[in-house]
Amino acid sequence: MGTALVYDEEMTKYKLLWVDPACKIEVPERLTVSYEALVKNGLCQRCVSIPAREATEAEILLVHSEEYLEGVKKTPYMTLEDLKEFTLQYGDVYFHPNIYHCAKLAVGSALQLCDSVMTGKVRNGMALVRPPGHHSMRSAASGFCVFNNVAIAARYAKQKYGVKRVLIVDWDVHHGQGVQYCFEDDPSVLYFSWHRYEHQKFWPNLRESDYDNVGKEDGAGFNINVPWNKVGMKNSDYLSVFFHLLLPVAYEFCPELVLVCAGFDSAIGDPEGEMCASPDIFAHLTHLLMNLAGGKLCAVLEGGYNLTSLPQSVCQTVQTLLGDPPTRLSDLGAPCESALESLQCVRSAHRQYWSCLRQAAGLPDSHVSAKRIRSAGGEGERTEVGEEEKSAEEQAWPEPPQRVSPPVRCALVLPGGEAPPDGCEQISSREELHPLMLTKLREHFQSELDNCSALASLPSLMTLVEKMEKNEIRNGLAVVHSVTMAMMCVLQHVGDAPSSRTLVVCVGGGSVGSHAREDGKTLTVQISSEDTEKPTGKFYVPVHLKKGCGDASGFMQALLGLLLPLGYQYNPDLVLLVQMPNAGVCGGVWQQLVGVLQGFAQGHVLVLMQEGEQARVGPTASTLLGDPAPPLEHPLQAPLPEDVEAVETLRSRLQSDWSLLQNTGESTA
Ligand SMILES: CC(O)(O)NCCCCN
Ligand SMILES: [Zn+2]
Repeated sequence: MGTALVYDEEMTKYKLLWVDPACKIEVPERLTVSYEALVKNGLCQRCVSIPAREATEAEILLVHSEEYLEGVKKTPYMTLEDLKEFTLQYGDVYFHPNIYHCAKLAVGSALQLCDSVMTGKVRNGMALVRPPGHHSMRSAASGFCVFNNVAIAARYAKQKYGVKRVLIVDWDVHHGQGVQYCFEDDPSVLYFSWHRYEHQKFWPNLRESDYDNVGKEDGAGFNINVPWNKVGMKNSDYLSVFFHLLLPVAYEFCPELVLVCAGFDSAIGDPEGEMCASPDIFAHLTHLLMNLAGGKLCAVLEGGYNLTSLPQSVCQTVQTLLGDPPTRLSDLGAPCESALESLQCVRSAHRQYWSCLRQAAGLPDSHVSAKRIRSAGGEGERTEVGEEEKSAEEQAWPEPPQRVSPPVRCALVLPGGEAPPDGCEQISSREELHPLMLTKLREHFQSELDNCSALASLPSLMTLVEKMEKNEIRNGLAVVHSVTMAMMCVLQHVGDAPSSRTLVVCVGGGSVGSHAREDGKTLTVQISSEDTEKPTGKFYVPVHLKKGCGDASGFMQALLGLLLPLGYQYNPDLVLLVQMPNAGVCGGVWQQLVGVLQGFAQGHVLVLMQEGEQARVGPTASTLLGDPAPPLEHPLQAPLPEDVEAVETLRSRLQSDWSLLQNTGESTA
């Protein structure tokens, strides 16, 4: 299934007709440069083009009041003076004779996108619209927004398709208060927003945008606000919030549809956000959401005012929706202190609502107020004297790297005679194993080697690895006689390259061999029910789950809160995913793992399975081919206290080496 693109140039045909410094950044070129970039990069042509349409009045009334709609309906006939007068009643927004038409098209575009995804015409998609929507309220325009495109889409999906749970992720740098007000008492819509806040000093300066606004009545827990109290947030700040807050809660919520308020003013260079995240971060944010809701994801444009980073960010998002491998993010450092404090505040505010946050450390009140007093200008934090801070527009950043898809997406090595699933290539080579390799194997596997079939698939496996290294193949799956022998072969081969880094994920117990050396060429994370005696080193992380890999919530907690941060910070060239014999991992979680791991190493994931696991070849291959993993069962049970304890113990032991594991401020570390 494909990716939809909804765009109509009619939505470029309104603009600011008078002087208003707050609104001058919201220009028609935002849409044209974004669309042209999609065309230039050959992405538009790969999408399924879906026409925009005007929303009906009934659809607009799903969120807005009649009196508000009646007022907006009059604007096409207003004189310039009337338009100015009408605009004065709202904040940081402007009207134009054609904006009502464009606002109906913006809502209609979001609904067309919704229809295409919900009817299965496409898997996911993006709507490039203006005016944006997330600030507009039931009876008020605000922040360049006239109708709340995404809020209407959520109500529409529930009404027309009976969707029971909708997740709205708002990565725009402003708080979508309009969305919050719409759903704050509604447990069927989980609204997540991060936003520049600076302790209420940043627009829209609302007390209710802070982290303690968790929703009301039945909706308590279903509104998540992450305030950024400083500018300059970077990729690791954004990813930390995904790993330690949004993703665990999103998996527990188990949405049937994901809507994204895709504002790109949270990217570097934007005059509104003044953040420092690179445009390709959106490739990863999109990827990390794509295995939720069976892949049903609708991204609707909100803000984004730098005409260079906006189109780059739009292309990064659409390219991931199309299934292209994300870029590799380098130098991911520790999240900054301010981000950690916000993250900890939000997690503790929500710990009573979400079992995945049960271990969230509470924040001693004294800590917050003391810190707040200090940053509010007590002794203050000395700012660097010297070079003037660069303005957002003066920021420079590298063009996102090309994201090439290898000619073959997935190749398999299967025991003799088996046919590969549709879409996969099969590799079988008759070459002999390299003598040095044989010697090495003899040292470790004397007994198995007597059985000649033990070596059968290894030459083909080495061919597969070589083709991945040459980027002829993106990912692969090998069914072998002995996974530990195969693992040693692969690591021996790739280990010869000088600066290779392989992330080894072992699912299930058993010895992972001596390769788990501390030279940094491999980082091994083993998830099993065994309380292994092997000591935890920086490059060997045994995760012990009491109920083993069959426990979905324990496994997901380890995947999202430990494996993802470790993997992103390690930034491997290859991911080796090994299903150990008798791992007992449940199918749904296994496919989530296979799906999520493709965000690393430009998608170079090699899966090893032992003969006898043939049943899992099909589902694994489909996920390697880019099909979204099926949703986990809802509700996800609470993780066992012992497993929570085990993960937290690992975190506290490893976070000095792997700072992306941090999720609390330094005062309580
Ligand atoms: C859509 C949006 O969130 O980017 N609008 C921002 C309005 C800023 C007004 N000062
Ligand atoms: Zn914004």
